Amino acid sequence: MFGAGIERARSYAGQLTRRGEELGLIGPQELSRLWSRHLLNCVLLAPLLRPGRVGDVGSGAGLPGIVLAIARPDVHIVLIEPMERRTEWLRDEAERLGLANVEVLRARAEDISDLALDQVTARAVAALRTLIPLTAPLVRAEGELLLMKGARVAEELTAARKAIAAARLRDVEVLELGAGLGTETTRVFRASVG
Ligand SMILES: C[S@@+](CC[C@H](N)C(=O)[O-])C[C@H]1O[C@@H](n2cnc3c(N)ncnc32)[C@H](O)[C@@H]1O
Repeated sequence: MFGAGIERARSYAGQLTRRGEELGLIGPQELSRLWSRHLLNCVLLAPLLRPGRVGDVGSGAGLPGIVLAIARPDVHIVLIEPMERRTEWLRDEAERLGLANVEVLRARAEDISDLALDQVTARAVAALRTLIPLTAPLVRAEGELLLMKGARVAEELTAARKAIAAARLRDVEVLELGAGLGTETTRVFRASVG
Protein backbone atom coordinates (compact mmCIF):
# COMPACT_ATOMS: atom_id res chain seq x y z
CA MET A 1 0.00 0.00 0.00
CA PHE A 2 2.91 2.37 0.59
CA GLY A 3 4.73 1.21 -2.54
CA ALA A 4 8.14 2.86 -2.81
CA GLY A 5 7.37 4.80 0.39
CA ILE A 6 7.48 1.79 2.70
CA GLU A 7 10.86 2.71 4.26
CA ARG A 8 9.64 6.24 4.91
CA ALA A 9 6.48 4.82 6.48
CA ARG A 10 8.60 2.62 8.75
CA SER A 11 10.76 5.59 9.66
CA TYR A 12 7.68 7.72 10.47
CA ALA A 13 6.21 4.91 12.60
CA GLY A 14 9.56 4.57 14.40
CA GLN A 15 9.74 8.28 15.19
CA LEU A 16 6.11 8.30 16.40
CA THR A 17 6.90 5.34 18.64
CA ARG A 18 9.97 7.08 20.07
CA ARG A 19 8.56 10.60 20.48
CA GLY A 20 4.77 10.49 20.03
CA GLU A 21 3.82 9.94 23.64
CA GLU A 22 6.29 12.49 25.06
CA LEU A 23 5.00 15.12 22.61
CA GLY A 24 1.36 14.32 23.39
CA LEU A 25 0.69 13.16 19.82
CA ILE A 26 -0.50 9.67 20.54
CA GLY A 27 -1.68 7.77 23.61
CA PRO A 28 0.58 5.06 25.11
CA GLN A 29 -2.05 2.40 24.47
CA GLU A 30 -1.98 3.23 20.75
CA LEU A 31 1.69 2.44 20.20
CA SER A 32 1.19 -1.32 19.92
CA ARG A 33 -1.48 -0.79 17.25
CA LEU A 34 0.19 2.05 15.38
CA TRP A 35 0.14 0.17 12.06
CA SER A 36 -3.19 -1.65 12.30
CA ARG A 37 -5.24 1.20 13.71
CA HIS A 38 -3.48 4.29 12.42
CA LEU A 39 -1.04 3.99 9.49
CA LEU A 40 -2.92 1.31 7.51
CA ASN A 41 -6.25 2.90 8.29
CA CYS A 42 -4.97 6.20 6.85
CA VAL A 43 -3.16 4.82 3.80
CA LEU A 44 -6.45 3.31 2.59
CA LEU A 45 -7.36 6.84 1.50
CA ALA A 46 -4.35 7.13 -0.81
CA PRO A 47 -6.03 5.69 -3.94
CA LEU A 48 -8.87 8.22 -3.54
CA LEU A 49 -6.57 11.22 -3.92
CA ARG A 50 -6.36 13.08 -7.20
CA PRO A 51 -3.11 14.65 -8.36
CA GLY A 52 -3.41 18.23 -7.13
CA ARG A 53 -3.57 20.03 -3.77
CA VAL A 54 -5.07 18.21 -0.83
CA GLY A 55 -5.52 19.71 2.65
CA ASP A 56 -5.57 17.66 5.86
CA VAL A 57 -7.47 19.55 8.56
CA GLY A 58 -6.39 18.89 12.16
CA SER A 59 -3.40 16.82 11.13
CA GLY A 60 -2.08 16.35 14.69
CA ALA A 61 0.64 13.70 14.53
CA GLY A 62 0.28 13.65 10.72
CA LEU A 63 -2.72 11.35 10.39
CA PRO A 64 -3.69 10.99 7.66
CA GLY A 65 -1.64 13.84 6.09
CA ILE A 66 1.95 12.56 6.49
CA VAL A 67 0.89 9.01 5.64
CA LEU A 68 -0.79 10.23 2.43
CA ALA A 69 2.21 12.39 1.51
CA ILE A 70 4.42 9.29 1.80
CA ALA A 71 2.08 7.08 -0.26
CA ARG A 72 1.27 9.74 -2.90
CA PRO A 73 4.36 11.81 -3.76
CA ASP A 74 2.46 13.10 -6.81
CA VAL A 75 0.01 14.98 -4.55
CA HIS A 76 0.82 18.26 -2.75
CA ILE A 77 -0.41 17.94 0.84
CA VAL A 78 -1.19 20.96 3.04
CA LEU A 79 -1.20 19.98 6.72
CA ILE A 80 -3.51 22.36 8.60
CA GLU A 81 -3.03 22.36 12.36
CA PRO A 82 -3.39 25.19 14.92
CA MET A 83 -1.22 23.86 17.76
CA GLU A 84 2.37 25.13 17.64
CA ARG A 85 3.98 22.03 19.13
CA ARG A 86 2.20 19.86 16.57
CA THR A 87 3.12 22.07 13.61
CA GLU A 88 6.76 21.92 14.75
CA TRP A 89 6.54 18.12 14.82
CA LEU A 90 4.92 18.09 11.34
CA ARG A 91 7.57 20.39 9.86
CA ASP A 92 10.38 18.36 11.45
CA GLU A 93 8.94 15.08 10.19
CA ALA A 94 8.36 16.39 6.66
CA GLU A 95 11.99 17.55 6.57
CA ARG A 96 13.44 14.43 8.21
CA LEU A 97 11.51 12.17 5.81
CA GLY A 98 12.43 14.32 2.80
CA LEU A 99 8.79 14.95 1.86
CA ALA A 100 9.04 17.77 -0.70
CA ASN A 101 5.27 17.54 -1.31
CA VAL A 102 4.30 18.71 2.21
CA GLU A 103 3.42 22.23 3.37
CA VAL A 104 2.49 22.96 6.99
CA LEU A 105 0.01 25.70 7.77
CA ARG A 106 -0.45 26.74 11.39
CA ALA A 107 -4.11 27.79 11.45
CA ARG A 108 -7.60 26.87 12.44
CA ALA A 109 -9.59 25.76 9.41
CA GLU A 110 -12.24 28.45 9.94
CA ASP A 111 -9.61 31.21 9.76
CA ILE A 112 -8.42 30.23 6.26
CA SER A 113 -10.08 31.91 3.30
CA ASP A 114 -8.06 31.46 0.13
CA LEU A 115 -6.84 27.90 -0.40
CA ALA A 116 -9.28 26.48 -3.04
CA LEU A 117 -8.01 22.94 -2.47
CA ASP A 118 -8.90 20.03 -4.75
CA GLN A 119 -9.71 17.74 -1.82
CA VAL A 120 -9.75 17.95 1.97
CA THR A 121 -9.27 15.12 4.45
CA ALA A 122 -9.78 15.05 8.22
CA ARG A 123 -9.65 12.37 10.90
CA ALA A 124 -10.80 12.55 14.52
CA VAL A 125 -11.38 16.31 14.45
CA ALA A 126 -15.16 16.72 15.01
CA ALA A 127 -18.57 15.22 14.23
CA LEU A 128 -19.79 15.74 10.65
CA ARG A 129 -22.24 18.52 11.47
CA THR A 130 -19.34 20.58 12.86
CA LEU A 131 -16.68 19.30 10.49
CA ILE A 132 -18.51 19.99 7.23
CA PRO A 133 -18.80 23.78 7.79
CA LEU A 134 -15.09 23.80 8.78
CA THR A 135 -13.82 21.88 5.76
CA ALA A 136 -16.15 22.59 2.80
CA PRO A 137 -15.12 26.28 2.45
CA LEU A 138 -11.50 25.17 1.90
CA VAL A 139 -12.42 23.20 -1.24
CA ARG A 140 -12.77 24.64 -4.74
CA ALA A 141 -15.97 24.12 -6.77
CA GLU A 142 -16.12 20.49 -7.94
CA GLY A 143 -13.60 19.55 -5.26
CA GLU A 144 -14.18 16.83 -2.70
CA LEU A 145 -14.35 16.10 1.01
CA LEU A 146 -12.89 12.82 2.31
CA LEU A 147 -13.67 12.70 6.02
CA MET A 148 -12.57 9.64 7.99
CA LYS A 149 -15.22 8.51 10.42
CA GLY A 150 -15.86 5.86 13.04
CA ALA A 151 -18.65 3.35 13.60
CA ARG A 152 -21.19 6.10 14.44
CA VAL A 153 -21.07 7.63 10.97
CA ALA A 154 -24.76 6.87 10.26
CA GLU A 155 -25.88 8.88 13.32
CA GLU A 156 -23.47 11.68 12.42
CA LEU A 157 -24.86 11.75 8.90
CA THR A 158 -28.44 12.13 10.16
CA ALA A 159 -27.40 14.99 12.45
CA ALA A 160 -25.51 16.67 9.59
CA ARG A 161 -28.38 16.96 7.07
CA LYS A 162 -28.66 20.75 7.44
CA ALA A 163 -24.89 21.22 7.24
CA ILE A 164 -24.77 19.08 4.07
CA ALA A 165 -27.47 21.21 2.44
CA ALA A 166 -25.93 24.50 3.60
CA ALA A 167 -22.55 23.51 2.13
CA ARG A 168 -24.26 22.39 -1.10
CA LEU A 169 -22.64 18.98 -1.02
CA ARG A 170 -23.49 16.51 -3.80
CA ASP A 171 -22.98 12.79 -4.37
CA VAL A 172 -22.77 12.12 -0.63
CA GLU A 173 -21.72 8.56 0.21
CA VAL A 174 -20.02 6.59 2.96
CA LEU A 175 -17.27 4.24 1.77
CA GLU A 176 -16.15 1.26 3.82
CA LEU A 177 -12.51 0.48 3.14
CA GLY A 178 -10.08 -2.16 4.33
CA ALA A 179 -12.42 -5.12 4.87
CA GLY A 180 -10.35 -8.29 5.21
CA LEU A 181 -7.02 -6.47 5.53
CA GLY A 182 -6.65 -7.06 9.25
CA THR A 183 -7.17 -3.36 9.96
CA GLU A 184 -10.24 -1.82 11.50
CA THR A 185 -12.84 -0.99 8.85
CA THR A 186 -12.27 2.56 7.69
CA ARG A 187 -15.37 4.60 6.96
CA VAL A 188 -15.02 7.63 4.74
CA PHE A 189 -17.64 10.31 4.20
CA ARG A 190 -17.14 11.40 0.60
CA ALA A 191 -18.96 14.29 -1.07
CA SER A 192 -18.46 16.76 -3.92
CA VAL A 193 -18.54 20.46 -3.12
CA GLY A 194 -20.60 23.04 -5.02
C1 LIG B 1 -7.92 14.35 18.12
S1 LIG B 1 -6.73 15.18 17.17
C2 LIG B 1 -6.63 14.14 15.73
C3 LIG B 1 -5.31 14.30 15.04
C4 LIG B 1 -5.14 13.42 13.80
N1 LIG B 1 -6.00 13.86 12.71
C5 LIG B 1 -5.38 11.96 14.11
O1 LIG B 1 -6.26 11.35 13.53
O2 LIG B 1 -4.64 11.41 14.97
C6 LIG B 1 -7.61 16.62 16.55
C7 LIG B 1 -6.69 17.64 15.93
O3 LIG B 1 -7.47 18.64 15.29
C8 LIG B 1 -6.93 19.91 15.57
N2 LIG B 1 -8.03 20.89 15.44
C9 LIG B 1 -9.04 21.07 16.31
N3 LIG B 1 -9.86 22.05 15.87
C10 LIG B 1 -9.36 22.47 14.67
C11 LIG B 1 -9.73 23.47 13.72
N4 LIG B 1 -10.81 24.26 13.93
N5 LIG B 1 -8.98 23.63 12.61
C12 LIG B 1 -7.89 22.85 12.40
N6 LIG B 1 -7.48 21.90 13.28
C13 LIG B 1 -8.19 21.71 14.39
C14 LIG B 1 -6.37 19.76 16.98
O4 LIG B 1 -5.37 20.73 17.27
C15 LIG B 1 -5.81 18.35 16.94
O5 LIG B 1 -4.47 18.30 16.55
